[in-house]
Amino acid sequence: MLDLALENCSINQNIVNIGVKDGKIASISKSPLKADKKINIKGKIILPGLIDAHVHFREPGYEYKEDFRTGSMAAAHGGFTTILDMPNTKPETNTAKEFKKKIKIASKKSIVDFGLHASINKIKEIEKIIPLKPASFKIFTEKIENHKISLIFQTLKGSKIPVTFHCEDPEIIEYYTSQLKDETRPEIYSLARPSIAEELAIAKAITFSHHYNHPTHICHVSSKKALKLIRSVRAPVTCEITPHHLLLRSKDLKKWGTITKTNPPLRPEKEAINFKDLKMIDIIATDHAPHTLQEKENNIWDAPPGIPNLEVTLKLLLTLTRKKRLKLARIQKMLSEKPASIFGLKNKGRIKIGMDADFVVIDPKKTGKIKTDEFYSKAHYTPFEGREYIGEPIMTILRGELIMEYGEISKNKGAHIKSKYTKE
Ligand SMILES: NC(=O)N[C@@H](CC(=O)O)C(=O)O
Ligand SMILES: [Zn+2]
Ligand SMILES: [Zn+2]
Repeated sequence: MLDLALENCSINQNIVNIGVKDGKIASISKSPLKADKKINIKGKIILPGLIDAHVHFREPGYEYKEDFRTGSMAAAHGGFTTILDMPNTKPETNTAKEFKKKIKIASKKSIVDFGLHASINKIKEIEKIIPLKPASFKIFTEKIENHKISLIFQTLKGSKIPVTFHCEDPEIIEYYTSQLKDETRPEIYSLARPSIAEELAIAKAITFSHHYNHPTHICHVSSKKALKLIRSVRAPVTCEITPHHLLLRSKDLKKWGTITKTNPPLRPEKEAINFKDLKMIDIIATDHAPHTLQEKENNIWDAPPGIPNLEVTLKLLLTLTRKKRLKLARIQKMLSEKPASIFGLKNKGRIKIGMDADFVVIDPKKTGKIKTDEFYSKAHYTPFEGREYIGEPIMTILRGELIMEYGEISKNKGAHIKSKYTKE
């Protein structure tokens, strides 16, 4: 007997019933299924559970901003069933000891499945972290010398674990920031970290990827020129865009102030990435980067960069599908299929027999306005506040268990998802 049957699902223009057993997709059939629990999906949209390759749940060390419990509840609320957490915690996730500690914390507190990106301080730690199957090794180009990046790539030879980059050139940022230091208008932040700083750092990342022929992923690409640069070379490079770099512009810094401060910064319309450029981008990732409202309301130079997005991203994208700016199939590809393949999440990202029974059920007609008082995240602010949306995730199902239903979150237990990309 099946544990769960999702009935009347519209998958690739067919109406089918999806059978779930022991957390896996056991059958997809046109005939009725016998199951302990049945959910009728008629009139709704069902997608593979979304995967967010780029979140900051701030634990350990910055739990006052977010933690694995609140961050993962926000993920479930937004239709995400798997997240990949970033290593810029305190202490950083750059040793096998810290990596194991974070697995323990997340295994206790996360209600969605999780993978972890690692960062690197001592090169010799890489060999100890690889067996723990990290989603990637993360490099901030602002903080590391070139020779050290080459040692990281050399050490990763023979492994397919990607290197992910935050690409901004520190010398350019330092110069333009020094020229603008007396400015207080938030919108100058885009000038302090100009697109050329990102392009220059991307050129470096691509060179390493090409030279070592190693899979490399560029985080939060913010400008069209940066994107064209990535696509102009033959190298195993993938990239991501955030909802804010797709939908907001540097003028929103003027309107929303430091709430929209993020690295890399929002770009002016003439430099920014538009919907038609999405075909050049592999995935959408939220870069969910919560801070306290008090921290964010500081001046443009002292407010921390980062925007929380887990609970608004799917609503914003669904609304774009209604406005014919985006196809649902692209959402599925950029938020489920591709993140799973880039980061080696073996049983995730597709509705196919044998895969984890991870789904998001959407009511395409449900309308509303983005309201931060409904957020599970500790960060109750967003530059999308008040924006009207059409289409809302109403159920999130993780390995056959309902973890969100009409905005209510259940206390479920997420599992550590290990990358399949270890030694070849
Ligand atoms: N994106 C941001 O502006 N901030 C991120 C760090 C990062 O992803 O660069 C954060 O951790 O707050
Ligand atoms: Zn970053
Ligand atoms: Zn980030």
